[in-house]
Amino acid sequence: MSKAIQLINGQWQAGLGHDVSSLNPARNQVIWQGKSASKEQVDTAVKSARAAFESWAEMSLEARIAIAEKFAVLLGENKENLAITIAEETGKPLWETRTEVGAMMGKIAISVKANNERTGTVENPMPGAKAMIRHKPHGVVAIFGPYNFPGHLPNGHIVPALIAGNTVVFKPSELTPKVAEETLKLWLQAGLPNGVINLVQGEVETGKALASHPQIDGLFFTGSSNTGHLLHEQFGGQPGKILALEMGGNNPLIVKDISDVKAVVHDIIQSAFVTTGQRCTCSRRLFIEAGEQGDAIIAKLIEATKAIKIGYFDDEEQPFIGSMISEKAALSLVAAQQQLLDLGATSLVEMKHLEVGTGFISPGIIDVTSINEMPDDEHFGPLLKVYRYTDFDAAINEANNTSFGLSAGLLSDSEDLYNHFFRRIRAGIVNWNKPITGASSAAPFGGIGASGNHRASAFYAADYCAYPVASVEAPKVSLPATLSPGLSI
Ligand SMILES: NC(=O)C1=CN([C@@H]2O[C@H](COP(=O)(O)OP(=O)(O)OC[C@H]3O[C@@H](n4cnc5c(N)ncnc54)[C@H](O)[C@@H]3O)[C@@H](O)[C@H]2O)C=CC1
Ligand SMILES: O=C(O)CCC(=O)N[C@@H](CCC(=O)O)C(=O)O
Repeated sequence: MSKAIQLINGQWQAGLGHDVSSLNPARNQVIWQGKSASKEQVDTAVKSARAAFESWAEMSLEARIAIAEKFAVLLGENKENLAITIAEETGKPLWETRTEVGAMMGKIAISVKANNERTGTVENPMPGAKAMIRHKPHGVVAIFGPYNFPGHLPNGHIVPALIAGNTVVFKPSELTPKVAEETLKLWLQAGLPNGVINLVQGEVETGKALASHPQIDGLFFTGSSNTGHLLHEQFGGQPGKILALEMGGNNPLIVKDISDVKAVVHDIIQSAFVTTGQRCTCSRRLFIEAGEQGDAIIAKLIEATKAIKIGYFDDEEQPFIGSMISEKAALSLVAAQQQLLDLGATSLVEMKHLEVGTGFISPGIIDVTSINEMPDDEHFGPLLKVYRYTDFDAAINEANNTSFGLSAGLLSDSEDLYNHFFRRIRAGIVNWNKPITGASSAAPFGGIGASGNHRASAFYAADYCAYPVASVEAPKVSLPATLSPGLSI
């Protein structure tokens, strides 16, 4: 009997599709397996969410929040277990996955605040009536998550969606199913009624069955730009459905006129290599001025990059980074490095796949200044492309020369330069003298261009979880003091 890995209408059941499994990518060990959800099971999950919708939406906001708050308490009680599961399944070190569970816990209070501030109830008096603004949930929403933050990022859609009164069918990344299973067990323990959240596990075909289901009212997606574009095409001609896309980036970081080389190198490393480069906000392109100061920054960056500690998630002396999500991902990064070398780039620190059968890879830095036709690809791993520039405006133009627009940053002691940079750069997250990773849940989070579809998440997730309803309301029907011309009643 296959393991019960699908959650449909509050019941754990075995999948009726094909075999699926999850690997610990650092030790190449299977840590979870079962069978994917069949198309029929996806259909039943959507119908269960539909059946649960009315009573969930009609429950008071306070009652829904109480369940979310109980979930936050349970996350706290199970913090270490969940942090270990995330670390095992992704390869990320424990120091980081503990932070991820912390962010999941913090999401509840922030989502309650956002729900109130952005989609709350407003009453405006008017003669003989009142003008009301309220918000209603969409209905059944499909939620798709990526593997890099398998707890925090789906949670960033799930928590606001549930608080707003939607019911959910969640399709996690096929690379991180175990984290999803453990998280949903906590939601059930928190008292979520049957059918309010459903989990369908599987690969692309499970995703397609869910995304194309006629009875979903919306889809909230965090993942790659390619998949996001496919979903956008698929949703074409359905203006009645809400689609929120959080996608990748090809994020620039420019350095100019700084006094503290070590601090600059710290912020570059934190921007480019944290999570083994697997954050959508990671800096992929680094602009360093030609000349002595730039040379000194590059020299220190090379030295510090070579010294980065890489290791297992549970090493007693914690590494800065762990394995990538899979050997396949690591090999694709090495291939991308080779492609750039073939185009004429120069390696400054060679990125190397460290151990056959695992996702271990060392960070790489590559000077691409001499490449004329640069591919505008997101390299989702620890590969940093360096551009040496002579003119600041030309560097900003090149930074904007991408279809993406997620995050961007300037490291500079000059506020005037920052003001200039801020005006000209095109991105949804723009930082000054801080790493461009590590975005706050208390701010909007989203990008422009190929990075998103103008439905920012994090604090603004409330906006796509509910639709506004404007009402003019009076306690009884009354004749106006003055009738419109031409009327006699
Ligand atoms: N902007 C943001 O907030 C963030 C964006 N990302 C991006 O996510 C990517 C890494 O995550 P991945 O898991 O590789 O993304 P992915 O796009 O491969 O997968 C995301 C989800 O979509 C599903 N899926 C894939 N193809 C599908 C299809 N044709 N139809 C329906 N569902 C499908 C997957 O099974 C998974 O659940 C990177 O590009 C990264 O930049 C990651 C984190 C945050
Ligand atoms: O969604 C939120 O609450 C804030 C966004 C966030 O946590 N971003 C993180 C990770 C996103 C990623 O890069 O995958 C970050 O900016 O580092």
